[in-house]
Amino acid sequence: MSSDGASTSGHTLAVVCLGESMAVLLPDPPGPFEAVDTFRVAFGGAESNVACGLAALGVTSAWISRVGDDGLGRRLTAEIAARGVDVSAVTTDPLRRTGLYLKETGTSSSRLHYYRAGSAASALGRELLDDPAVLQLLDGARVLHLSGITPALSDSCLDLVRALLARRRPGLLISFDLNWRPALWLDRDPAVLPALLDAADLLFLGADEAETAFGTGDPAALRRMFPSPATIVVKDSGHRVTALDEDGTAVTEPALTVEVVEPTGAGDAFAAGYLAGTVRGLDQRSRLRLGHLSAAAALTTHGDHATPAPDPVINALLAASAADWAATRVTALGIDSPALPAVAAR
Ligand SMILES: Nc1ncnc2c1ncn2[C@@H]1O[C@H](COP(=O)(O)OP(=O)(O)OP(=O)(O)O)[C@@H](O)[C@H]1O
Ligand SMILES: O=C(O)C(=O)C[C@H](O)[C@H](O)CO
Repeated sequence: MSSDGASTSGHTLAVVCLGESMAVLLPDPPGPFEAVDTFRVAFGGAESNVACGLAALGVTSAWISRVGDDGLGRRLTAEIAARGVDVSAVTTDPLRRTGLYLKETGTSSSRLHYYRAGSAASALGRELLDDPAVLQLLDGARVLHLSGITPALSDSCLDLVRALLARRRPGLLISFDLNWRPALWLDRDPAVLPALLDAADLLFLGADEAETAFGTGDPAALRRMFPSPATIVVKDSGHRVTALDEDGTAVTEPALTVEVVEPTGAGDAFAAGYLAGTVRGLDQRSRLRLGHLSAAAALTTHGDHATPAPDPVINALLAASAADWAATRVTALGIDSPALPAVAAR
């Protein structure tokens, strides 16, 4: 796949992602905290994960946020930049720390323990839109990607999200992933969320999280609940994803068969793949397939970040028949598919 950026779109950048990233401590080796002696340091954050996933797919991306004036903030910013993401509008708060979370890993699920209250990013607010570096990125981008994590962080973050949705301009697609995080809403009111989601152009919802947050995971019911976005994408984890357009068209694509190593970040990787397909002008089915392929790579690695399959493998699978797609199997070792001449290394 060719790289997408100024040369093909006329924009300076394809996708801008805005939200908090944190240092992550991962038990090494993986296991419950009762037994852990050593933690490995990594970084994570839904929106920067999407930016990194896009860069890995050759799509120009930027991440906007704030970190503390501390080693973890400098390190995570440098690591995100090293993945090819523009961090020119990431600022440092001299008074507040970079957020942190611990990830307790299991074989099929992981639990995140947040230490982020009062973090540098949680103090972001609408004054961010006075920063010329931020405006330059927002005005040059084709897509702005946000998530439901940011309005959960603080009133000022909620206000920032409202301001971003209000300053929309023609030609900018606003993408919003629900990213339902109940632990962040314990002392806040999630009733603010539906209006934010309905103000987006492209909405990503997990069926399970939508069921918890809004009482239904049914794609048609969610389409009725959120009538304004041009497209809503409803992910039913390992089963299928359905994209419903405003003209009533619905396209469903089954998930790949994946031997899951660690699930965190699969939703972000899916969004990155789908957005990459969107900026490349792929049809709906191919966008969904690129989302599934990107998610499968994240599911078969530890940590939130994964290397996507090589371009020829991705292209062959985007073009595969429904039967070959259904027979494709992804493990940590590679991709086995009748659409490929041999098992492709991951
Ligand atoms: N068991 C599975 N087998 C195959 N694919 C899966 C499986 N679980 C998830 N996926 C893929 O990952 C995508 C995202 O899954 P899901 O919505 O459950 O993630 P999420 O909970 O949003 O993740 P996170 O918020 O941690 O990034 C799915 O649409 C699918 O492509
Ligand atoms: O949960 C959050 O707030 C995060 O951003 C941490 C993880 O990186 C994220 O949940 C993965 O989607």
